[in-house]
Amino acid sequence: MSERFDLIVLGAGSGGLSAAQHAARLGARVALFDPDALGGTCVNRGCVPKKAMWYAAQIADMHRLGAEIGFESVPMRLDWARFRRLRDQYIAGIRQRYAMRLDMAGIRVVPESARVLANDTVVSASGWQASAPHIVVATGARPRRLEIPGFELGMLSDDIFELEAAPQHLAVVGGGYVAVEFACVMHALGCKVDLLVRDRLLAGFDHEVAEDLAAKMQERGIRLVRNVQVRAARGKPGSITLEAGEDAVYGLYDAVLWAVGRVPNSTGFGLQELGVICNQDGHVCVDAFQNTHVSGIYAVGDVTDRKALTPVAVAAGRALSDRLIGGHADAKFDDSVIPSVVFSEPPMGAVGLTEQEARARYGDAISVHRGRYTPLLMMVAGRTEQNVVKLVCVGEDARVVGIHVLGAGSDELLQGFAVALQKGLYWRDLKAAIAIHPTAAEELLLLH
Ligand SMILES: Cc1cc2nc3c(=O)[nH]c(=O)nc-3n(C[C@H](O)[C@H](O)[C@H](O)COP(=O)(O)OP(=O)(O)OC[C@H]3O[C@@H](n4cnc5c(N)ncnc54)[C@H](O)[C@@H]3O)c2cc1C
Ligand SMILES: NC(=O)c1ccc[n+]([C@@H]2O[C@H](COP(=O)([O-])OP(=O)(O)OC[C@H]3O[C@@H](n4cnc5c(N)ncnc54)[C@H](O)[C@@H]3O)[C@@H](O)[C@H]2O)c1
Repeated sequence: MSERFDLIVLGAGSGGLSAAQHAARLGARVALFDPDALGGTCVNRGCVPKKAMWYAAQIADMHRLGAEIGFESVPMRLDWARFRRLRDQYIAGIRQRYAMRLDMAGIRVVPESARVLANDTVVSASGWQASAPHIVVATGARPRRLEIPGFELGMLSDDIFELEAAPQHLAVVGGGYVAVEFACVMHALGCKVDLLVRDRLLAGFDHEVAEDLAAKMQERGIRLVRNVQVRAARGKPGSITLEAGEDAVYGLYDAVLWAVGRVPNSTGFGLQELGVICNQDGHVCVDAFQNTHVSGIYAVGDVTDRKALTPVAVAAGRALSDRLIGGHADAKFDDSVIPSVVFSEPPMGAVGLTEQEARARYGDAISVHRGRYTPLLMMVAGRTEQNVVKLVCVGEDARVVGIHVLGAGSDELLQGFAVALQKGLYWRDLKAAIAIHPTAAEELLLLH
């Protein structure tokens, strides 16, 4: 016998929580399965602890700048254990609030993994069965492991949050979001960092702006090594070398972070047996409405091939519940404009098309407007470091199709511009707007 619900959700991360809570708000009886901590990757092993570390890194950097503009200070050392305790307390609080809200919403939380038996039935690890007309798969992704000797000597992004102290010399392998963010954060917190990149750094971003970020990271002291295919790690924990190519050896490192992408959690719990189709990377294939190939089974978040970002998972979960429970037959979320920020040092943000994408799509009809400026505080400190703003426009009337920003403040300033771009923004609108002075954001209004 199985207990009946209106909606069953596998995974209590960003996407699963969003689908479950919205469905409950709309009156559905919901069962939510997850063997791990509420909040999934973002809260426990992703955005939240990472952002806390990024703030610590910002403070360390500001402290160095403070000394340059006249603050009398002694070198400031982070009490890593205290910081970690405060960060983890904050995260425990988020989990507690989630538990309370789920309870108040009447959602049945089952702290076990689930296996899908049929398109309306799941069973928990301990054998409890639940059924519903709709099953939402929101099982996320995990860090990719490489089949190379000595891989186990290094850490994955999940492990970096468990560090008891900053390593002295860290190698980061990879060139995506996770690699760049941790290379910058750990460097600002006092580690010597080598970043070993196989392909292009931040390949999905505007090439010119990503190269500017690469230059800034190197100016700050991160050693960036390109075209490296690591084929083995040797040594023992705390004393590791990396072998690459024919005969190159890098190290000695006391820690290595593998940041070589993520793998969707789509196998081992019954999906393939029912006919759910995945692409060659293992992502569950869904249409614009999050339908899989099997009726009654849907997928949202990192387990699909949509952009692996928390707000995307949240928007997909909410739209799906609007459709399945709220009765809005055509509810889907608009993924045409997705802003994102790399929490590097300095941060880099983008919304819309890169110059390369716009050129491929619109050819010579595009125009590019870029500006470089030294922020006021840097000028006062006598630094020459420049921030970058870049607009990619299309057509005679210069409709803005891409905005790219690099420099302090980029993380916060982009959101409003992203809304404007989504609604339809022209370069003339920016030129006609009254700036807020002196800010980093005004630089986007002052481009010639
Ligand atoms: C280091 C790092 C930093 C990041 N920083 C950012 C950021 O700054 N901004 C941003 O937007 N995004 C960021 N992301 C990406 C973001 O965390 C993910 O896009 C988001 O968490 C995806 O949510 P999800 O619900 O799809 O999956 P997850 O949050 O991964 O949740 C999936 C859940 O499913 C559970 N599960 C798995 N299998 C089963 C099963 N069979 N039965 C039941 N439950 C199961 C898992 O235990 C897990 O809790 C970051 C990611 C990482 C790794
Ligand atoms: N600030 C944010 O919003 C944020 C932060 C972290 C992660 N994320 C999300 O999580 C996703 C995953 O991030 P990620 O950095 O793990 O993946 P990614 O896909 O961004 O980057 C993976 C990197 O690993 C490299 N790589 C892959 N296989 C390799 C190999 N065998 N050897 C050497 N290098 C290899 C790739 O060339 C790439 O540079 C991101 O795409 C992003 O959507 C977002």
